[in-house]
Amino acid sequence: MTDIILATENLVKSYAGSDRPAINGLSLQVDRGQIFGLLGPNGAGKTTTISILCTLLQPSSGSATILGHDVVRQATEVRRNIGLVPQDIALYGSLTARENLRYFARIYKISAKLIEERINECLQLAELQDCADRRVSTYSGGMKRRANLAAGILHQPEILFLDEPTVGIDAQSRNLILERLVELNHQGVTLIYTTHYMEEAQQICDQVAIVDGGQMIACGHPTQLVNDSPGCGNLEGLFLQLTGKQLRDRVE
Ligand SMILES: Nc1ncnc2c1ncn2[C@@H]1O[C@H](COP(=O)(O)OP(=O)(O)OP(=O)(O)O)[C@@H](O)[C@H]1O
Repeated sequence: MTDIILATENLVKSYAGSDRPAINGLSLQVDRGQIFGLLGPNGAGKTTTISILCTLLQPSSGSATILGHDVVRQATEVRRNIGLVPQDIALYGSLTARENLRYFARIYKISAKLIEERINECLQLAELQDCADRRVSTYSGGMKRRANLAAGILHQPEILFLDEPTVGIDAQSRNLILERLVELNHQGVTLIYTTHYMEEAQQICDQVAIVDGGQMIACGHPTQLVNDSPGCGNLEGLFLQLTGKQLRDRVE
């Protein structure tokens, strides 16, 4: 029997002043223990969806629940169980990684007895223990992304949201982050993550949803989706087949 940990039903979000919804009737289900990839071209609605699920934005209509808690009415319960690794680095550059993590540990209300132990575990996971006392502003892009991950998992969330956690970094940091995500998943953490790297999604996801224009256009196991669409070869081929080759970054 499957255990649904996250569900959205007909989710819609319209930003004020925008002539079309950023998400438009999105219904998703994520099972406990999955690595779920939310894929889509620029502007498809991925960050908006994650922001609603993390209780940072309110939907215009529809509903979303996490562990049975409604993300609008029971936002406090939802926040207790989730972690977020946002697309923009959410760290103070003038503080060291250790100081940043101490700051987040207090926000998460981690007990004083456990704080240093937990910080050391997260620094080690991100392979930052040797530079933990350097200011984050001196870090490379890959180190900043790894520190961002450490901050998102400090409080041991059951569900971890990651918005493009490997964007713009070298192959070594990317590989380390992916390995760590798979390890966290093996320890029982459900992962919901966005990426533009299709080979990465094909490598680690149990399920992917491809969205475009705020609507779901395909959902399933990546290999199954590829096998069901002869001629596309891999997930990137399927993605281009479904979303088209027209550029999405033109100014409207
Ligand atoms: N605060 C906002 N106000 C108005 N429109 C917004 C706002 N945030 C996002 N949008 C619009 O909503 C749509 C979906 O944006 P969103 O950032 O969710 O897409 P995305 O799939 O995460 O894109 P990307 O891959 O570029 O990060 C886009 O058309 C975007 O311009």
